[in-house]
Amino acid sequence: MKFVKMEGLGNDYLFLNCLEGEPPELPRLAKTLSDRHFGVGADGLICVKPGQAGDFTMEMYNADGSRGAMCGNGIRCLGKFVYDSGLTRKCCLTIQTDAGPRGLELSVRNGRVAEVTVDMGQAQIDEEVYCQTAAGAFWVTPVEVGNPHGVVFCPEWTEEETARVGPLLEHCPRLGRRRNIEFLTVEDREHLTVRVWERGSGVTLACGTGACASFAAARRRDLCGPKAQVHLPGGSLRVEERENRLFMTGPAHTVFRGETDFLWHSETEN
Ligand SMILES: N[C@H](CCC[C@H](N)C(=O)O)C(=O)O
Repeated sequence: MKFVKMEGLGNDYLFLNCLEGEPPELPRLAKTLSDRHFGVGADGLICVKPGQAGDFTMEMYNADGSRGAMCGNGIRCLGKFVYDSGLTRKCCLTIQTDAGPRGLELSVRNGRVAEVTVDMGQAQIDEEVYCQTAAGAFWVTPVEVGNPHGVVFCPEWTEEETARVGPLLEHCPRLGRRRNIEFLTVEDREHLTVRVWERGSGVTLACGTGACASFAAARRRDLCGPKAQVHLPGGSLRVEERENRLFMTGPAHTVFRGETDFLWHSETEN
């Protein structure tokens, strides 16, 4: 089975061309191949399928095999995947996701996609929730950008704290459902710094939907302007609000093309 390893700001995914069929047990395949020791290693798996209501369909799985409704870094990589592999020559695409259609604008340089702008739609922001955890109490702003997020405003935040507090807030019953958790430091009106604990993948170097959720939460408090750079450990994204819709722009890279003759181990082996 052929795959393409791609990444957006170090948030890395395995891409399968499923335009003419798909392997069985995708959740289990995602979990197995995402493992960084026993598999290829990735934050998850993305299947490119034919578009019913759009040019293509994105079916995304986190590293634990759970389904993700939308993936900001992943959809930018999908735009690059389909253009660079000649599956389309269009630079404006509509991609069907579990969260609905998303518009992509591809920036092409030397015949390859260098950068992608995604119409992320409108963010839904709810009232802050007070979450008490074993690591302390936090005010969390629930934000929906096609998938669920919880944004925590903090003066500064470390990777260690992300790994310690993120899973506790992910499962905080007061947040209603498992959420991706962002720890947001507002540097100024044009610069946000974000660390992410991703539902289903853990600490990642970047999260496109999380960057947009953080931007939306900062906008709601008028802590940033209509355009901002969101700085994540893996790099920066540009997020802009136009007519109440969010637009995210950032890079996408192809790391390598591979093939796996992965056969299911018998249940007795693991
Ligand atoms: N873990 C997320 C999906 C991936 C989101 C992230 N990688 C992005 O770039 O938006 C979820 O289960 O909702």
